[in-house]
Amino acid sequence: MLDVEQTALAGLLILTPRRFGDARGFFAETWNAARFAEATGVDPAFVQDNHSLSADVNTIRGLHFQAPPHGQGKLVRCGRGALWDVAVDIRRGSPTYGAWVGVDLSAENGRQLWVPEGFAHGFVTRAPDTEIIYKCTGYYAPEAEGAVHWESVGIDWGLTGTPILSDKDAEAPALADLDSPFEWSGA
Ligand SMILES: Cc1cn([C@H]2C[C@H](O)[C@@H](COP(=O)(O)OP(=O)(O)O[C@H]3O[C@H](C)C(=O)[C@H](O)[C@H]3O)O2)c(=O)[nH]c1=O
Repeated sequence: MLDVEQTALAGLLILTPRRFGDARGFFAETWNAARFAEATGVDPAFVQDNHSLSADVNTIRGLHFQAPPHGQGKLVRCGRGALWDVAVDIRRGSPTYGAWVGVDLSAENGRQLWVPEGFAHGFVTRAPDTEIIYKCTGYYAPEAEGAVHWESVGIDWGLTGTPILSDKDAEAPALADLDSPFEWSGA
């Protein structure tokens, strides 16, 4: 019912809920706390759902995080269109600090990315009118927001044109200048 795929970064997981197809289309449980905990060993307490629409291809949102105690674990999926979702390990002391993983999420593939606290998160759209939907374990806390510049991590975003960014993201600090508020737990 819920396929789980490990990634190169400890704790970062790719999930694929089962889809029940029939002549009408499909049905899928996109969140089930008991199944998630059983399949991953993680039991996140989500408090906020987010939903954004990006009209154009090559729109980049990120790389963002919220500092503790307002850190957010995120369960991310694509409700319409397609995107390439990226998470960067910013846990000080982590053996994979600064490393990143990118995953294709689309309305068609139904895949999800579990991004624990301690990662900067962002995405680039691969289709027009792409909608991202994600559950968060922490409330929005603008005073705790942090960002890493999208070009400072060595990520190949696969852009097919000029990226579309917010001013905030265009002016984000480089990873090399980040004093990360996250500490690796050793797990
Ligand atoms: C994140 C957030 C934003 N807002 C308001 C604040 C702004 O007036 C407006 C747009 O916010 P922002 O430009 O930060 O939206 P994104 O660039 O999509 O930010 C998100 O992008 C990446 C992909 C993330 O993982 C984060 O969840 C989040 O940082 O929504 C809220 O009211 N609540 C919220 O939780």
